[in-house]
Amino acid sequence: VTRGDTFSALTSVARALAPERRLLGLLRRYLRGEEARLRDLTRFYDKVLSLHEDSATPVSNPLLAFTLIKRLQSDWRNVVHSLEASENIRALKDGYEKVEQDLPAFEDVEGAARALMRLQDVYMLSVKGLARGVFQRGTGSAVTELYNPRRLFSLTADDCFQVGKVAYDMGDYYHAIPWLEEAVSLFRGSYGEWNTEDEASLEDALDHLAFAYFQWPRHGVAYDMGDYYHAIPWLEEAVSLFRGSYGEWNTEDEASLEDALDHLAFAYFQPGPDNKRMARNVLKYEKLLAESPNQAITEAVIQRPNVPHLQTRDTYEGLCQTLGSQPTHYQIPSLYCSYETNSSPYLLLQPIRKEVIHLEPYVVLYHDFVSDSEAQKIRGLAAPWLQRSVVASGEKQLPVEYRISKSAWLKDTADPVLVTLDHRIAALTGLDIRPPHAEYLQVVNYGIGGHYEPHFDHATSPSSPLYRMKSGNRVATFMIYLSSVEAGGATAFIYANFSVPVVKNAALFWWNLRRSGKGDDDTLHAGCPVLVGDKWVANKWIHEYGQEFRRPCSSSPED
Ligand SMILES: O=C(O)CCC(=O)C(=O)O
Ligand SMILES: [Fe+2]
Repeated sequence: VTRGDTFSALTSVARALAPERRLLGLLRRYLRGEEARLRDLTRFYDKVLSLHEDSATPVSNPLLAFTLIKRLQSDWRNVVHSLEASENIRALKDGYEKVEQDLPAFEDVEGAARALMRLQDVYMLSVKGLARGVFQRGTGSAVTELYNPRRLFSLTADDCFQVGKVAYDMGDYYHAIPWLEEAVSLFRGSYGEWNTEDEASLEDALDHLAFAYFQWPRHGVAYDMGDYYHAIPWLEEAVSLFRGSYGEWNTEDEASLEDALDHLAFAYFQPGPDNKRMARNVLKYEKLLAESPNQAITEAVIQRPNVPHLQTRDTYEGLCQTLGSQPTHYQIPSLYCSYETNSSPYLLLQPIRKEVIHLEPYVVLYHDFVSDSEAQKIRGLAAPWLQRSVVASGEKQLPVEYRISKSAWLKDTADPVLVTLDHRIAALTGLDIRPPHAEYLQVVNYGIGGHYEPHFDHATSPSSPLYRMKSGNRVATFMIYLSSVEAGGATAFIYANFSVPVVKNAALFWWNLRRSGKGDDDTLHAGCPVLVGDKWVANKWIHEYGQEFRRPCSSSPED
């Protein structure tokens, strides 16, 4: 694993447990050492104290007199100048330095924080809920539990601050605000306590929050209230109430959410000029005002920033939120289940349960296409070779935020199980998948909130690297689910408007091209973010050449 790329596959995340175990060992040794040292100091303290507490004159006894002199001349010096404490801390630091190169980098914190925000968006999770360790959608009475963790694991104020800070540093105040608000509320709850591991405090969180609020489109309100200390909690409450009924407007109301946020932002800036950071931010604030004096309200709605490459986002997210369950589809008779033999002698012996999921585009799910042990074997073969997944961008291949996973290509020669698998795919689809008519098997492991936003598997540009194989475009996709997940990670077909849940050991098949060879736009699909779990899939992409007699082409674009 290269540093900074831990978050993009769950196997890499799991590997980060090892250095933490080493750090735990180091800290335990340090604590043992310090406990022994303190025990010894306490013994010395108690011994001397008891001599002083003795009622008899301590110096009349020459033995006692001697030890008093000796203690003051040497014992105390030895105690005070003891090197034990620094030796203990030295050992801890040396040990840490040895582990350091194996630790995640800041890019990992960023990647993991972005993942939390992605889950928050796609599954409409409440940040408050996430901080408490529950995965629920919506607020108030309309709460849906998307996943029930067996053990509740909550976040600290500093955890929330760091998530908010990642967004803040990217200028993403939409996400920064709720996470910083959560940090503020948690820091408030434990005010006065300090944890060694924390990077931030209540003041830091308020400071960032104030600036983030200020960045939102705002009314140019001249605001004079005086008592900011008391104004803040009331304004915060108003903000939270306005948020709860956002979009509704009461005629009798004088103010709106924007007003409350605006006043709050200003109020936050007022406390003590003794806070240097705060003072610096006030300067920044004044400078911004000077640069755009008439920054009047343009758009007063708190909106998620638009992601240009994802116009279909609402449909996509809706399909992800169903977690792949399609209650209606069992009512359509043309969608059926059967045992597929495809008149292959191979499959006659071991037919595979086929579920037709959709007709146009034609998408089928083959249940129990692989066994548990085959799936495990394939994951194991790929694990050492996993690298950050890339996507074709012009002629290049690049890692991108919209595809978070690691993948590896497995040749048939890597293991006999892959040969068996190819035979099974060929028998089931009736297609020629011997190289170069199909690509090697691509094994994918998703990361924290790992996903693959809507895309086509086939090339949509003639310069695509996919054509390097000289065997045409990707005519079909055969995708095997090599694991289950606890929640999320469904495969969503955006225009066709359905999603398939992760069914362990099943394989999903669809045609990417129409018979004319033209790309089928209705195959636009995505891997939804994994909410909880370790998702693995394997792709076998089958190319046009070699299938001429197996899937005859047609000149009609409709076919
Ligand atoms: O993981 C999924 O559900 C979809 C993956 C996918 O579309 C791909 O790898 O091309
Ligand atoms: Fe795909």
